Amino acid sequence: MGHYDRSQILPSSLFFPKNCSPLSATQVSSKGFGQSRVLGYLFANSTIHQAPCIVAMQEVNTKLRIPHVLTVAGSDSGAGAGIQADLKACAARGVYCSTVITAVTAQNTIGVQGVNIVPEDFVAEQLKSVLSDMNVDIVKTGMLPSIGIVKVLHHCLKQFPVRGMEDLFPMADIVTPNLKEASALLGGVQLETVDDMRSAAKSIHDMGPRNVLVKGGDLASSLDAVDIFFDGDNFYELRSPRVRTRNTHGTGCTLASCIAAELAKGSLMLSAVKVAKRYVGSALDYSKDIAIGNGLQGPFDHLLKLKSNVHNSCRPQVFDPSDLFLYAVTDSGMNKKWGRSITDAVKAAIEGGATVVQLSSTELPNEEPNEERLGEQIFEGILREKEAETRDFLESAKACVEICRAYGVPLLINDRIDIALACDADGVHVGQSDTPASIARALLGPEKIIGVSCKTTEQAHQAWVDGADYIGCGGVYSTNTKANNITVGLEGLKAVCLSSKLPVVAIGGIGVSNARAVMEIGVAALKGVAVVSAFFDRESVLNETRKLHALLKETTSSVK
Ligand SMILES: Nc1ncnc2c1ncn2[C@@H]1O[C@H](COP(=O)(O)OP(=O)(O)OP(=O)(O)O)[C@@H](O)[C@H]1O
Ligand SMILES: Cc1ncc(CO)c(N)n1
Ligand SMILES: [Mg+2]
Repeated sequence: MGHYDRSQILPSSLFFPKNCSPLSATQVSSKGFGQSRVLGYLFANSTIHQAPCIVAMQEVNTKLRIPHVLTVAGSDSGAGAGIQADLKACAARGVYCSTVITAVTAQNTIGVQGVNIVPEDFVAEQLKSVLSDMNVDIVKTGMLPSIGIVKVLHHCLKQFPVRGMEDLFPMADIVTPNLKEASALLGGVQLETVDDMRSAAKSIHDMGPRNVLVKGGDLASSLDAVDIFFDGDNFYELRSPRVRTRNTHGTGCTLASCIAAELAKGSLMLSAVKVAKRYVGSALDYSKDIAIGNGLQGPFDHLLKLKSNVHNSCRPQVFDPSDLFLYAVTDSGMNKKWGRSITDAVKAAIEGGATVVQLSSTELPNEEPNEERLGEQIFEGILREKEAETRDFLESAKACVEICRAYGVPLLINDRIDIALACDADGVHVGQSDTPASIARALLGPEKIIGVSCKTTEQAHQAWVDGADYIGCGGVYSTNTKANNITVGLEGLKAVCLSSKLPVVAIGGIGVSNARAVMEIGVAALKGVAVVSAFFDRESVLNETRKLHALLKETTSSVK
């Protein structure tokens, strides 16, 4: 089986300006680019293929229009580069990506084991399918495996026959060669320093593209990742720290797709390039330690999910309503009063049987803790923790996440979506006056747990519509009731439970004396009780949690 040098299929990239006329291209011979040489391009969309009716639809639907990049590239079976990188980069950057496949490669982290070129007429057919129907903003090309395919592409886009790829240069918005490609374009000159890259950028600019980015990912002599951007007037030295990782396969495809995505959104060229470079740097950093394949160069994670320092970020995150069984809501005022740290409190509650923990660093400097009011605060978002320093809260939250994860118990953060994101908690609980659950869902993504405080059936319905996972209903009991606090009582709880499509946890003045009565309302949606002071305003959190856990076990088995 033949082996292919990956450097021979590294794409350089061009954009064509949106309104360029194909007839402005000058014909240049394709000298130097044989069949085996593969270059890539980024073209701006030519609207000449858009039928008038499609243009009209575009106008009608402007609000719903998503920027669209068409990539014309090769498939990488290892999915680190090529079509697969382009799709992921565009998805990560919020842009739609359609795909015309020019070649199928057998490729992994070791190298390229085989290339199967798609027949020219079938490349043409794919191009026609996409361009005749979809509203493409930018055409980006990667692996173009033969002059024949370049011709087909050019013909399809411009109905303009060409001899070789240099025809495209004068029409290009940007060319993004790496060091080897820049060297090949300039007849094999050595490129070893940043100064060499500047000269190369200038010489390539003379070949016609409006902008040139010479990429220095492979510049061995530099500690930074340096790219040279030249717009014909000014040079910009774009530097970022070089990420020490083996996972750099596909940086070129990704960078080009990200530039295309930003351009499709309407960015100016230099901003698009800067955003793209920063995106590639972050993606490399996030996935610097992932291990895919046994070869020398691995792929990276485009979606910035596989943070190297979060060991369990791949754990399944499915909300289990039975986690509401014994819901512990911490309170820092109470913990302070009893001289325990938040982490000790959380650990004790879990060891005693808590099945979920909600972190609420409420400070109660001048008042006695008041269970019912606390419940209201906790679920209504009138939160003392807002007074606590955000940094302190984040530190506590991180420490608690670690503990909860070790025990396999979900940790929710009260109200603070920013903290939940920063410490990678399992979710948040929001009150009626906090950030709406629908927005929390949009910010946190589909898998995080979201709970909402509800007193009424209408609120419970809205929580369901908004994409919440559970509701907290209360205060069930009044304790030292304050003027504005409405308690729902067992009747209110029952009404909410009967109407709710979401599982319910009851809160407010619940402890060993009344937990049985709460659970005995016997409505399927009620999954458990949430407790604050019956755990944390006691000397032994462990003992109190154990007691209530045992009692609930007994109660639920007799209810069933
Ligand atoms: N280790 C790294 N850390 C940070 N940035 C990097 C690193 N390696 C490459 N880059 C950046 O990634 C982008 C792509 O550059 P590179 O020279 O790797 O392109 P390429 O060789 O065409 O990519 P590929 O080999 O994936 O086809 C550039 O902006 C470069 O600075
Ligand atoms: C299919 C394909 N396109 C581009 C590259 C460049 O990284 C590659 N390795 N494979
Ligand atoms: Mg490279």
